[in-house]
Amino acid sequence: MSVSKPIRLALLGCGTVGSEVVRLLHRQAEDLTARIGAPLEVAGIAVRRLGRERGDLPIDPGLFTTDALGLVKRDDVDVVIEVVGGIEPARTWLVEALRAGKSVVTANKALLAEDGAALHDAAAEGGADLYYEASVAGAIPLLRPLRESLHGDRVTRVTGIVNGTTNFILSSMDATGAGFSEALDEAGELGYAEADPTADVEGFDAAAKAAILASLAFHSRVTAADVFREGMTGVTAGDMASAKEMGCTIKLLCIAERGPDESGQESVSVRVHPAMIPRSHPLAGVGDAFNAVFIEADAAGQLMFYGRGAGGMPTASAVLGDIVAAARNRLAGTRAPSESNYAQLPIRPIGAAMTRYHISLDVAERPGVLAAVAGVFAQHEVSIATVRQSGRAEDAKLVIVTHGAPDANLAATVEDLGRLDIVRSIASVLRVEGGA
Ligand SMILES: NC(=O)c1ccc[n+]([C@@H]2O[C@H](COP(=O)([O-])OP(=O)(O)OC[C@H]3O[C@@H](n4cnc5c(N)ncnc54)[C@H](O)[C@@H]3O)[C@@H](O)[C@H]2O)c1
Ligand SMILES: N[C@@H](CCO)C(=O)O
Ligand code: NA
Repeated sequence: MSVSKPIRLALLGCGTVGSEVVRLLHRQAEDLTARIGAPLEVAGIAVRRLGRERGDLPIDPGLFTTDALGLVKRDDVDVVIEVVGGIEPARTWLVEALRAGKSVVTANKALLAEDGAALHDAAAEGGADLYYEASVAGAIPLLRPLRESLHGDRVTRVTGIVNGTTNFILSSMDATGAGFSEALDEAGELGYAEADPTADVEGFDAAAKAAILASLAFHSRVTAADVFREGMTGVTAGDMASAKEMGCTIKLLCIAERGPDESGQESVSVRVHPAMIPRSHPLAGVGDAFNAVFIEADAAGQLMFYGRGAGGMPTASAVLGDIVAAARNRLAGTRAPSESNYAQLPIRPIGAAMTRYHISLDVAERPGVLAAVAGVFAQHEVSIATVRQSGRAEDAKLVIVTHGAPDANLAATVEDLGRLDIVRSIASVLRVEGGA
């Protein structure tokens, strides 16, 4: 076997993911050399603070530096791996690297969703590789299939669970009735949560991933700002109990679809929100911090991707795969496929998305209540699928599940229901997916 000179790596960040990248590089060194045809060599590791105890890492401590930009600019660096996160200074480092023709591997979904254009443009300018498999659904090979394998097909819908932390919390709430904050603390300890877990529970992380998936699936630039986002902090134990009564559970879903809008114009709708799904739905069985993504395409039909979407080691697996790809390309003098954004489809607002609602109302129990409530649905052209009444007098409750309707009509229905004097309170409103 002939082995070329080493491919030199700059690692930016040595936290949950970064430290596992170091361990994997060490553990797999021989196999990686054989697979690539050249050894991988760490040129430096940028950290926020020197002197932190990192004795357990199999790496020369002299490689640590606090000067990330200086490391990126070094002539002896071929591949820059960014596992710090956030918009700045990560964007400055990566644009600098790409413009200089260095390959970039990043797990930074926040940056890709906020300003992926800056990175893709810099990659095109520098003729450099930009890989980001770890940014969506951790270890699951998902972006490469979208970026390469499915390029001969027409993808119409991507649906999935793409945030491990919130899936861990919702699965715990469903299985054991665990409290929200208790489950969130555990997700943090297991290395699933973002540095600021608000990004997870408020749906920002899933929305960033939805934007990346939609961009790749529909050959259009979709940013985080284009994604309708609703987090899961409002999901209560009562909602979960209500879902269980109906043979359902609640998941935080990401849904990206393409299709004609009201005027027939092909457009894209991307949303992230909690939804009730039947227990028979394949996504209902996705527990713990696992992720799962369905892709529907004209010729391929339905594809499902499942695996560990969060955690240091699974994420490092995706980072390593990208490093190998970038290193091979450098040796072969070639590049990965660049961004494909020719379609430039307009974004359809949430109001135009067809959704279904599960609405739970506390009502006064007297004659005419059902007729008054049904009247509001009819007024907004929303068809009711099922109605259940429980309790009596002060405890009377109506649970209504609708058929599909434009989300704007459903939202207006809820608003008008709140104005009825026989409705004492709207106990919960959840979207429903998958035929519940
Ligand atoms: N943890 C996961 O499961 C997971 C999965 C997929 C993607 N990601 C993404 O990977 C990236 C890293 O996530 P993480 O979980 O390892 O986070 P982390 O907070 O554990 O690690 C980030 C590290 O970057 C360091 N850092 C901050 N500013 C720096 C600077 N200026 N220079 C050098 N180092 C600096 C921090 O000290 C920290 O050690 C993020 O973009 C995250 O969204 C994480
Ligand atoms: N915080 C993210 C990490 C993986 O991207 C999650 O929980 O899914
Ligand atoms: Na992935």
